[in-house]
Amino acid sequence: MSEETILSVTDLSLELRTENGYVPLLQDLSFRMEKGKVLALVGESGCGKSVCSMALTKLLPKDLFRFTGGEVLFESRNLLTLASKELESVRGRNISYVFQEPFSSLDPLQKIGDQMTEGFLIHSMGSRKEGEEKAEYLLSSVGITDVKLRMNSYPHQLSGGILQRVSIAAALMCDPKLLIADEPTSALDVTVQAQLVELLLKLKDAFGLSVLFISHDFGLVSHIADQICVLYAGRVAEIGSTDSVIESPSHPYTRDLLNSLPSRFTATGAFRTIEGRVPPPGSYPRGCHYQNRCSSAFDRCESSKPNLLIAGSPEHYSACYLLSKQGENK
Ligand SMILES: Nc1ncnc2c1ncn2[C@@H]1O[C@H](COP(=O)(O)OP(=O)(O)OP(=O)(O)O)[C@@H](O)[C@H]1O
Repeated sequence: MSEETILSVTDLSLELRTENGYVPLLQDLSFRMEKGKVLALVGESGCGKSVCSMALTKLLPKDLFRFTGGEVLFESRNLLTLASKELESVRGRNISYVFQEPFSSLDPLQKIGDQMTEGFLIHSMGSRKEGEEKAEYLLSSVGITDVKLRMNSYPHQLSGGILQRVSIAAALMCDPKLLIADEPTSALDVTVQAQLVELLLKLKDAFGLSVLFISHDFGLVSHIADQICVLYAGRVAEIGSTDSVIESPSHPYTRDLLNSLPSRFTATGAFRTIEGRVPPPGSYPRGCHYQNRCSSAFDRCESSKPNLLIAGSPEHYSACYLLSKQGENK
């Protein structure tokens, strides 16, 4: 693991318990995150983005999910095999989360100030007074005014946009190195979304954070991510630098996602949606998971799953047999 790498995920595989037994959900996911950079996990709803993000620190319910392989190296320790005490000290302290719904991560019965200092005290980061001072500092860093008043407020007294700022401030209380933001702006209106994205970028630089940003919105991530990892039905379809993936998408799924962006409406104004739906776990096809929706699929796509192959520029990979077919035709 190089010094510049903060998180390295290799062949992460996970199954979901269903009425018919365990079925694959994540299959052989591999990606690497650089310190101080933003990696975006992109894909339609149901592709496995949230499950992947929660799997990284084993936040998933044990009675529903089981790991079947792979490793998650964070600062050279495999989080999947850490003792639960050690893992708890990583979670919330070194790696923290911001979720889509601020209401779901904040306790409705506890004042904001108390919630913010709780994790700080649990992780023995300092005294209560120091925790309160830090909470006030972070609340003002995320652009909240009347900080003392907000510290004494309950979540229901604040708007969605303010609450998401509070969640971000709370996530920074223990000086995390990695922030996992799961669709942090999608429950908010467009103006507030833009402000929060700007804020996240500022905080990333100010606090030296690495950010795993989860989104189904290619347009949004193209502004903020250094790297993009496109997931499709539990597998990595394509991964590479943002410029490379957006300017030279190699996987048909990435191309279809990009073509369905409103900014790429056709001249007639038609909206090019992708036909069909993401297959749920238990219904993944035997070969490439995208074959049923892919206009370029051929025989081989039905029989086996393509692995990631180099797609042009360095560090740009795509899991599509078209790449090897093109190679053969050269
Ligand atoms: N607790 C659960 N019980 C049953 N199925 C689940 C559970 N959590 C996730 N799944 C299934 O796993 C698949 C991946 O879900 P996940 O939430 O990770 O997708 P996602 O890409 O994050 O989608 P979204 O953008 O809608 O959040 C989906 O088919 C989902 O229905």
